[in-house]
Amino acid sequence: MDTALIVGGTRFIGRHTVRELLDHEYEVTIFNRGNHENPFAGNDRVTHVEGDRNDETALETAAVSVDPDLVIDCIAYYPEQVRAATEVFADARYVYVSSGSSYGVEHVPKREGETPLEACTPEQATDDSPATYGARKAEGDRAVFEAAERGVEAMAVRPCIVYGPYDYTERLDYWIDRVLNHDRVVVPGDGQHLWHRVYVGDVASALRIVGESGTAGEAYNVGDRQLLTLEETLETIAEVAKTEVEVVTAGERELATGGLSPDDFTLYREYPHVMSTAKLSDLGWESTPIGETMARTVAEHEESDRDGAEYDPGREAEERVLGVLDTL
Ligand SMILES: NC(=O)C1=CN([C@@H]2O[C@H](COP(=O)(O)OP(=O)(O)OC[C@H]3O[C@@H](n4cnc5c(N)ncnc54)[C@H](OP(=O)(O)O)[C@@H]3O)[C@@H](O)[C@H]2O)C=CC1
Ligand SMILES: C[C@H]1O[C@H](OP(=O)(O)OP(=O)(O)OC[C@H]2O[C@@H](n3cnc4c(=O)[nH]c(N)nc43)[C@H](O)[C@@H]2O)[C@@H](O)[C@@H](O)C1=O
Repeated sequence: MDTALIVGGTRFIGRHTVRELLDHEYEVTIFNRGNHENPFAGNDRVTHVEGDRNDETALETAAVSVDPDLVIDCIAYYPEQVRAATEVFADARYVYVSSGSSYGVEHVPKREGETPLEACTPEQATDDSPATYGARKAEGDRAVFEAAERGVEAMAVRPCIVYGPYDYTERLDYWIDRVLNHDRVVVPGDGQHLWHRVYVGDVASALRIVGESGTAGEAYNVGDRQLLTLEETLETIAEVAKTEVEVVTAGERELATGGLSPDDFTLYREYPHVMSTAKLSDLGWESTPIGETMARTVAEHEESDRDGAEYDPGREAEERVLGVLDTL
């Protein structure tokens, strides 16, 4: 049986990746600080090693004691972390969880090896603000490419917006909550905007497949095969929840009547963000049908206490907009 070590593993992407690896007969070790509940406590095929990934000695101790065949690094936000991990785990196959944010140019679609990545200055590489997130993730990609040149079997996977059970970002939860609790829901713009998303289970399978058969020094995008516009997203949520929703689109001027702007809404992006997944598909990866992923996501949302309230632009403001639109 192969052994896999996951840096992270208890929250969302890592949690689903542990499940994916267990389903494919791996012996799994999760390496984290122990600040979050371990959903695999009691599972004798999952070992927990406590440590901070910024403590290189702790990472080295884990590398020696586990001697993993495969390492999946879920929690690298700084290029230095990727450099350290590719040295410590130089004998393993190593997969870095990168991001679609690595891309620095708005091509449609964004393609690996073709669409330019964000640049990253030394100052940005150690900056801790969200503004440099994409630059830091891109520099992590370059650390993977450099490690591969030294002979390390290192790869990167770039997910777009990830959704599904246990999504602590709660972005899709906001829209699910709106559809489940209101008959009429305001969507910014004309409802046709595209921001590529990916089901978390398909990110997990991508990480395993790239770990098993990806080429060292390569990056692989991962995204749902079928993209939904924001309007279609709400309609699909309603369909799987067996309810009805009236999607009311509101442009900038209409939103302004409620003191709102399009950017007040989560998962709205004016320019399309689409990633090609052809390279990953060539490795045999497949995307789960959207009806199934949304049904699983909505079912788990209903069991959870997540409501995406932090993204709520205010129902009162939304109702003012609906009122104004009714008079037109
Ligand atoms: N959500 C999205 O839409 C997207 C996410 N990504 C990437 O996905 C990754 C996040 O995945 P996520 O779902 O959080 O993964 P996990 O499910 O692995 O959860 C995060 C894990 O990391 C552990 N952790 C956090 N800090 C440290 C540390 N310093 N040392 C050791 N362990 C640590 C946490 O446990 P503990 O706190 O106990 O240590 C937890 O187990 C990031 O790399 C992000 O860039 C990329 C594109 C899209
Ligand atoms: C525009 C852009 O948008 C998307 O990019 P993404 O990767 O999903 O970015 P995100 O904001 O979702 O970050 C992912 C997680 O990561 C945490 N997070 C970030 N920065 C640090 C950070 O520095 N430290 C910690 N601890 N957490 C952080 C952050 O809180 C969140 O939980 C893709 O569509 C993508 O394709 C795209 O193009």
